[in-house]
Amino acid sequence: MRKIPIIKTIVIKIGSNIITDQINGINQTFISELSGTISRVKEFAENVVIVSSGSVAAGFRCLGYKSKPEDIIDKQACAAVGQTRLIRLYEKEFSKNNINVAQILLTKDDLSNRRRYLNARYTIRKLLEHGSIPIINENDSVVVDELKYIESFGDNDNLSALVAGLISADMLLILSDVEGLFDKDPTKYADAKLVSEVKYVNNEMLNYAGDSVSGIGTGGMKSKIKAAKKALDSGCYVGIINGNSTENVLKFLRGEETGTFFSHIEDPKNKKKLWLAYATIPKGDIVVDDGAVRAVRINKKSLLPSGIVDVSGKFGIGDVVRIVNKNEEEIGRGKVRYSHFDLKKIMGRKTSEIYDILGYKFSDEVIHRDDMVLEIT
Ligand SMILES: Nc1ncnc2c1ncn2[C@@H]1O[C@H](COP(=O)(O)OP(=O)(O)O)[C@@H](O)[C@H]1O
Ligand SMILES: N[C@@H](CCC(=O)OP(=O)(O)O)C(=O)O
Repeated sequence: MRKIPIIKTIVIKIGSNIITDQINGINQTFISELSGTISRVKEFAENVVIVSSGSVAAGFRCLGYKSKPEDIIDKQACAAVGQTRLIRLYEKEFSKNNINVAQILLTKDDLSNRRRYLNARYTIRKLLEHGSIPIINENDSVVVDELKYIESFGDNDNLSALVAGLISADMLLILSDVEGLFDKDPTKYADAKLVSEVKYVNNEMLNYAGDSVSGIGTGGMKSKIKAAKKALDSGCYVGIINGNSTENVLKFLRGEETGTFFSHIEDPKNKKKLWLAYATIPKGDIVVDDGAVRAVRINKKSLLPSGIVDVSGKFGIGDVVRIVNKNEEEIGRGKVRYSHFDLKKIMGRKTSEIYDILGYKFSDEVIHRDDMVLEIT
């Protein structure tokens, strides 16, 4: 038996593979069983939030596609059709157990704006106070993917980790179509073994975790591990279990051996820094020299204009930008105190020169230490 901590708030992520079937698009039996299980999860956790995938997988057949389409615009049309069907079934099946459901559709842009991020938190909390279960998905139909700064969550594993951080959940339980994390991709290696417990997420794990192969799911195991790391950083435990039997949720929460348990949480980072690291969409890049990399990384200093060698993108005061080294590797990000326009004039110069060049000086720092986060995964 495992020792599962006491939980107040749990986020349960449902993957496309388990919520859809080959015939009807949506697996109604699964949602019905999930409804029964969720009513019993309330014995373990006061608050339950669901992050549900499946809008694209549930919608593509309705629009006449033979398989999940590749192009973003096709997927968006499928999501618009699939999401309504999905939520209709959630409502129907959950009402049988007297559970109110509430739909929340989010974009990365919503969470990238600090005020909207906080507003999303308040709305979810209010719903929980009323005993409702928020069912969250990405607002797929309106998301724009840009070439450089990706504006979508990428996959719902990532979204579920952000939601866990947003509402300070204690447990993120990811329901997929595999038993948990294997030491090799189980679709390729027959001798792959289930990993029962993970203490520390490391890069080696990303090597043995593969992508999704089903043609239905999106992130695969790689994105689940990255999501686990983000949730653990937010002080939230993580489990990955096979959700084909929803009974596994209860087994996991009772401490029975099922799936993979990520058992070691980090001291939660400052909440604002977590938001900076994981939820924001940077508006541009500040390229810095090796001395500035050392100053911010090792000496824990703020970023000053003298170490900046280039600036790209268009941003204003208070926008979030990436700090990159000369090889364009991101070393951190933060809220900038000068616009791209003014920064181009003062880059490479001493702080004592700022006033003479710009005719004003907001501060010596381009990004203050308090508004900066490093080691982004
Ligand atoms: N090391 C691994 N352990 C477990 N599953 C893996 C691993 N590497 C790749 N996978 C694949 O990841 C899939 C689950 O991810 P995905 O298809 O995105 O499902 P979901 O819809 O549940 O998010 C599994 O079905 C499996 O094929
Ligand atoms: N927002 C998308 C989710 C895509 C996604 O991440 O799927 P999955 O890997 O099955 O969790 C949808 O509802 O289809």
